[in-house]
Amino acid sequence: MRTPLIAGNWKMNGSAELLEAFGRLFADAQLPTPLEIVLHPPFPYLEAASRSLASTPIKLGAQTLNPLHSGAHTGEVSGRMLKEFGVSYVLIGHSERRQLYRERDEDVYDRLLAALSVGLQPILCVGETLEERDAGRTMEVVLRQVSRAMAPLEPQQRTQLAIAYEPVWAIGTGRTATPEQAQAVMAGIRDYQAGYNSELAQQLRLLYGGSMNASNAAELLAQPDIDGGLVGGASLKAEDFYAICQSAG
Ligand SMILES: O=C[C@H](O)COP(=O)(O)O
Repeated sequence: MRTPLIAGNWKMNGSAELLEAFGRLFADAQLPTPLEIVLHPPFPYLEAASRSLASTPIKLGAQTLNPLHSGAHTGEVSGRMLKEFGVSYVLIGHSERRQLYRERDEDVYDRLLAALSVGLQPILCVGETLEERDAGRTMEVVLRQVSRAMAPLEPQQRTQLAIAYEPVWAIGTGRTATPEQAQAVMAGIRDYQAGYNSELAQQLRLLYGGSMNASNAAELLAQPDIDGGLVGGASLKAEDFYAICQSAG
């Protein structure tokens, strides 16, 4: 039995006021069990989030990290610092990091190792562009991203992470993958993992991301290989995110 995981990624959005709204709404939440919920606000909000969300079941997540522990890297934040501020999860290899900030597969792997080395739980993000899907290359691209990031990991390390499948064409576009499209890719990722170790493959949590909202979450989450969601736009309204969490029961 895999515990569902719903993660909200605020990207470069949000406010202290929104954090307080989450704190109020989720403090009295009647949520399905088992369920893990994580919120990934921008770095400056993490400390305020740890206060605002203290009475809620929501855990703290970061959106990226630098692979080094410390040093002369102006503007960067290390995993060790995140851990010190009570962060549990970190997104690695989000398509916006890959596309806008030129993170390559090897950078993704370095970040994955850095997160694991300080006890952060990584959510590895993978997904194909529309061009790649139209060319019939979806599984090739997704499995390349998964294998380059994970192949060098020890079996024990593989149990520490979740994978978010986010078709790039569905992110922020309002165009969601159909449950069948998402399920097909998730099943492919799980089969690929089973090639290493079938028991670990069954434990691996796979999240869907890409225009998930309160209306489509239940159908996506009902798919056998979809264990949760990575939610962008719909995590910017506490009520919408709450409704998605309710769908994970
Ligand atoms: O990290 C979240 C994903 O990029 C999905 O974003 P979205 O729900 O706004 O499409």
